[in-house]
Amino acid sequence: MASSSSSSSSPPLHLCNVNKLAMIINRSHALLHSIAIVFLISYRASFLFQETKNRTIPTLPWLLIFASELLLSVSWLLGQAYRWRPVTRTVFPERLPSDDKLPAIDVFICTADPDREPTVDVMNTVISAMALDYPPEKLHVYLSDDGGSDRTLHGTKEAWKFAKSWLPFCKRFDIKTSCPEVYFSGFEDYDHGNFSKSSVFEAERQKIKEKYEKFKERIRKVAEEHRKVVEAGGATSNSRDHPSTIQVMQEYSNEEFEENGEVKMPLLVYVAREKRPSHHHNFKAGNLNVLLRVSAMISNSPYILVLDCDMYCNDPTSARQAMCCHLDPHIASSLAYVQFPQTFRNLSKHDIYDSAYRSIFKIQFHGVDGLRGPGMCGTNFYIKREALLGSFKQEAGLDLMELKRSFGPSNEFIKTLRQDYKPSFITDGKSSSILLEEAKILASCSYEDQTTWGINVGFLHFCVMEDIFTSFQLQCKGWKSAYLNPVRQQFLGTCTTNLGEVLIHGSRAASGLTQVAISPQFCPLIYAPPRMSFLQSMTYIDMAFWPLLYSLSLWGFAIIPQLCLFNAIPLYPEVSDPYFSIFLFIFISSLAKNLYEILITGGEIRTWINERRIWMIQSVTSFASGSLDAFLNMLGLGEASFLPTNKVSDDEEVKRYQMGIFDFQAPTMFLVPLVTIILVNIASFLGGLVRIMFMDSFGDWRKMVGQISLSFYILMANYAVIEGMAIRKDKASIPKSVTLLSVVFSVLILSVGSVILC
Ligand SMILES: O=c1ccn([C@@H]2O[C@H](COP(=O)(O)OP(=O)(O)O[C@H]3O[C@H](CO)[C@@H](O)[C@H](O)[C@H]3O)[C@@H](O)[C@H]2O)c(=O)[nH]1
Ligand SMILES: [Mn+2]
Repeated sequence: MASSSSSSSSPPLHLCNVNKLAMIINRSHALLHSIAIVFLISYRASFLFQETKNRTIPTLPWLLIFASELLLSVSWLLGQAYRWRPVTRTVFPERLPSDDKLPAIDVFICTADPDREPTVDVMNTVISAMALDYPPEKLHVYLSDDGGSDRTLHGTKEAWKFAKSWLPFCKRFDIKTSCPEVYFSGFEDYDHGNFSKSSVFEAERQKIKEKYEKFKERIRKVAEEHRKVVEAGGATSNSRDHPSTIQVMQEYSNEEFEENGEVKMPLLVYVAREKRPSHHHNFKAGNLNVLLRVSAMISNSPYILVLDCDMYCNDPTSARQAMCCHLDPHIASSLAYVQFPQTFRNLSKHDIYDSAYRSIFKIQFHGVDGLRGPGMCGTNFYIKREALLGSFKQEAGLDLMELKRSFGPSNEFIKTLRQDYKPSFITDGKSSSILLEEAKILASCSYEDQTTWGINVGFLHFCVMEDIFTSFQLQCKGWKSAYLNPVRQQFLGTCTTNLGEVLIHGSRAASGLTQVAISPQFCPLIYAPPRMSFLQSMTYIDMAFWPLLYSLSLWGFAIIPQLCLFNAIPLYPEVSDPYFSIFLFIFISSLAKNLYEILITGGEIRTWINERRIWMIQSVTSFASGSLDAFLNMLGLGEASFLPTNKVSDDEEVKRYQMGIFDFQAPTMFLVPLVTIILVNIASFLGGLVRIMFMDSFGDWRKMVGQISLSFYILMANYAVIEGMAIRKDKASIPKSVTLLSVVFSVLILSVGSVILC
């Protein structure tokens, strides 16, 4: 049962337990459900074998609904790979070797825009990373500022100064909540038992709290000055056109560092890569690749923790936990990264937008961890530098020209790839200025020209979902990964709290994934099976195709049966027909399995209702538009974009999210299809009812029960949309203009659709 059994000499650093009960339940359910699907397929297909003249129902709608059912079934089938062998890992950090034997870690934090990503929050992430429970001389924190903003540089210096008081305070009083903002916000319990009542502690706490307030004040002042300059039309730093800047914060500490030998601080480095309008910067992947090169000059640690700027460390122990996997001799050699889940500090208990990605982190990742490990999710992972860059032994006599073609012209950088390379930056004052100069060259925008950075080396920028695509490639090369999901949340970020952002975000993901799905080169259908196990290939096929599968099938379910209901064409068997129970079984079985998974992972019935609803909404809006976008990009008619999500929230908006009220202040291009679908369903549902009650034109109402119920279910599940359209009058309800436009579209669909289909 345990994959890393204890060797005779030492107890294991980590255990991997298969969740047997879940495995049995999942497999039995999958068997039952697939039998029902086979019946469904035979029912649909048999119609097509009837002679055309005997068919009472037009063929086109039948084919379309059959296609929708097939697509959704395929998606269900692919999803079973995640449920085949779920595992949970346990780690034993107390069994790690002593501190002097631990490997060094570089922390990479990316930020891109101080307007959308407030400096105080970014600095909280930086400070919490510096406070990780790890030997400080082996911890190096890099903040990469893609915006090249003076505000961020100033904030970094302030963060460094504040950290000099904060780190010793955390250490002395054993403070687990090492992110100052959260610690002082008072929501957190004081988790340092013995000290909580001592007066020394109280005095220290007060002192440090004042320092924190001053720190925030100084950052706010700079932001204020910046705003004034902008308002006066003055020039500020240009986020798209600036030279590279690298500043090592240790320089600012020397006096104090020497005077107080005890306060050892991790290195903090500010990096802003060069950006020019003439060069594509490849978004976050480009940003991370610059950090890979710059950090190689300075610390070149064998392990790297990647963090989004809003993901602070909520517990200082994650580094040691990750090392339990990376140093476990049973898995270490092929282990590329250890992924922690994304968790969020501002989640509402209603979470109407499923901002928690519950199913991914509570079900799917445990499932793929039982295969060969989860994909990366952009943040919260400890990755081995070697997995991204490779490494070689000196005697291997590799061709230098060959290496330069991959890694670019820097000899200094290529030296760092050697297994016996020893970084000299920190120990040797003389070499450090030369290395810093080299680092600036490595951060220039043209450094990657004519190299394979982003294509074969580092974080890959084939699509904006750099995380999934990079891990896909790593796993194709044979690397494995591990998933750690401890009880205490290790990292906490800010989730999106309004429908508009959620849809833009979903659309970006859908576009990136579909780009992989339809790429002739990397389509997982062809690319994955020869390179990985069957089940793991299934998970990658699912990941790339879900936007297409969901959007096509849900558009089908949302309008085809309705158009037919409107025109009195039955698409489902009569209630008395045994095949009716097959349809009913599939419907109930999938909903019930979903509910079961939610309940056993700590969710509630409300979670289930919310998740079903946002899934439907996203499928017909953002997933559809994102997939379409990918096709347009392929035809050269569009361009990928990665605008950082907004992490500044407006109070009213947060209140609505916390209360579980939909905020429909979203782009019209998303709202119109959604409202149109709802209107089509209302029209056909009412039309269908009226016909049944007043006209006997159906002959037999029992033939229409399936369609009427489907429309009823869609309307009930999406009552929030109806409410937003017809009942609510507040600022965040659906604008009248959207409703009007949607009326036009729904009339068009009903009339044109009826002509074509029936
Ligand atoms: O040109 C860019 C754009 C973004 N970022 C940074 O990338 C991170 C993620 O951006 P965000 O806007 O928060 O995107 P999300 O959609 O929340 O990101 C999710 O999806 C991304 C794409 O798959 C992953 O990279 C992220 O880790 C994952 O949290 C942030 O720290 C940004 O500052 C850059 O460094 N450069
Ligand atoms: Mn984010």
